[in-house]
Amino acid sequence: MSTYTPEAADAALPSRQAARTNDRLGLGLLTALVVGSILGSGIFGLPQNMASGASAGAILIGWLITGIGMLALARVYQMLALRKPQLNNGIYVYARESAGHYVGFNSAWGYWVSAWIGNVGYLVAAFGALGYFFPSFGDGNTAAAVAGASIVLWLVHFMVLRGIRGAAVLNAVVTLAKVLPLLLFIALVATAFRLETFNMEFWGSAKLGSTFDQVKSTMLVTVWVFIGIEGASVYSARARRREDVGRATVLGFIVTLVLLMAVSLLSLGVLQQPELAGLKNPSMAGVLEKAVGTWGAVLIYGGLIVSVGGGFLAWTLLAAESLFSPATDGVMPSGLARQNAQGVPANALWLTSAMVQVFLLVALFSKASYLALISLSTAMILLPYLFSAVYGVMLAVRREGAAGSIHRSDLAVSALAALYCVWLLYAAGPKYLLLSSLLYVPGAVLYVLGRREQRARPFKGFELGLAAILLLLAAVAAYLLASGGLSL
Ligand SMILES: NC(=[NH2+])NCCC[C@H](N)C(=O)O
Repeated sequence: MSTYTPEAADAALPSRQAARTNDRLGLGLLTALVVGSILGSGIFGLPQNMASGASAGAILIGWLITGIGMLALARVYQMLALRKPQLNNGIYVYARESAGHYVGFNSAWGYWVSAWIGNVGYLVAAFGALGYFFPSFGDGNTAAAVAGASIVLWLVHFMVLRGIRGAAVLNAVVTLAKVLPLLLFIALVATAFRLETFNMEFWGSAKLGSTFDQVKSTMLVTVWVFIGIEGASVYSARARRREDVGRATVLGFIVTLVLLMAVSLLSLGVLQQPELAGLKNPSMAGVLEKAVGTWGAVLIYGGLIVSVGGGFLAWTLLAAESLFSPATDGVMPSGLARQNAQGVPANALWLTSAMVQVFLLVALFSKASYLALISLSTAMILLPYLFSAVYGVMLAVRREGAAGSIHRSDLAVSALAALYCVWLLYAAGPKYLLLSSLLYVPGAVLYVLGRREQRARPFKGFELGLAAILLLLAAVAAYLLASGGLSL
């Protein structure tokens, strides 16, 4: 078992091999990659999701906070890509560098769980959209939908197993295909926009609660729609120029922010908040139907299915990759780093697909909705994001890799990003944090197995305390789930 070095990972990963033999990714393709992983299903449900607990005024504040916070996070990934060019697959490595193996493990684990739970959400969303044409699929979590989703899952699984290269190019094509209906939506809805509708009950009726609570209610949704912002950083080893990783991240952020804000805000001028809140998802369909008639809804359903199809493939690869680096670094069993003849991390892929299958069944039996799944996926990624920001703060404080005055802006940006992540943990609320602790704890088994292989003591010092706290939270969550005090 070798220890993790970027070179070893470079040599081992098929995508990276391809990156050295073929052309590496330039700015355009990298940006398409970021935009492609950010735009999945989220934007299609945005009008309803944002309006479900907030009025126009609160939604505007929500976007302001999100814009600043996500920009800070994007800048952290940009900065880390420049300051630490030798570290690839940041999500795992940045956390390990800031707080040791167990935290690094949990960051990778959390990212992995978030990736595949999100994929369960994608399948539910896609079949929910098909439900418009075939009623037996309902909201995407009926028996027929879960059966259909399972077939899609294993088709993609075996396709990837046979070696899917050029995922970035494919992603770029799909990205173009998904941006077009979005632009059309924006143009059409802009012409149907009425300022009186937008301004009506600008701060919301008493039923929605205080502005603060309204703003808070939008936070998890805005994070979900931005997940993928770290995409260029995960693929950093494939970039032609190191600076492009950061540029693509910030560029991708700007493009998607404009699209997301336009979709959510323009909708508020077509339907009033309570009407939006009552729409079925993907709510972009309901909005466009109101603006132009039935064909608008059909366009959006089609767009969603294309978008989610591309997203499902991209996130399957990301999920497998996020187990791979930690497995080569001895914090997960080395078996998870095993690659098949086509250079695909096959065991990691099997584990990922198996979990998607299990959770499709969980969604069926617990009637877990799309919204519950993406909330869980979002809650799981907050820790990995936080530790990337924390690592940024640490580098800036130690003045590593930066000279003189530069580190002060590094510090400001990373501190802002960290603050934003802490605020998100608060805004997520106890329910999803408890549920996510339940998903973090089982990871310890893989971690201990991985450390055993290395003959290393798994928990040292504060790691023991951390594991104990997680276990305690998970026990509380399990108890509440069993007693009905908590549900998906
Ligand atoms: N399968 C996933 N984990 N997807 C996460 C990315 C979510 C993406 N931002 C979206 O709006 O759809």
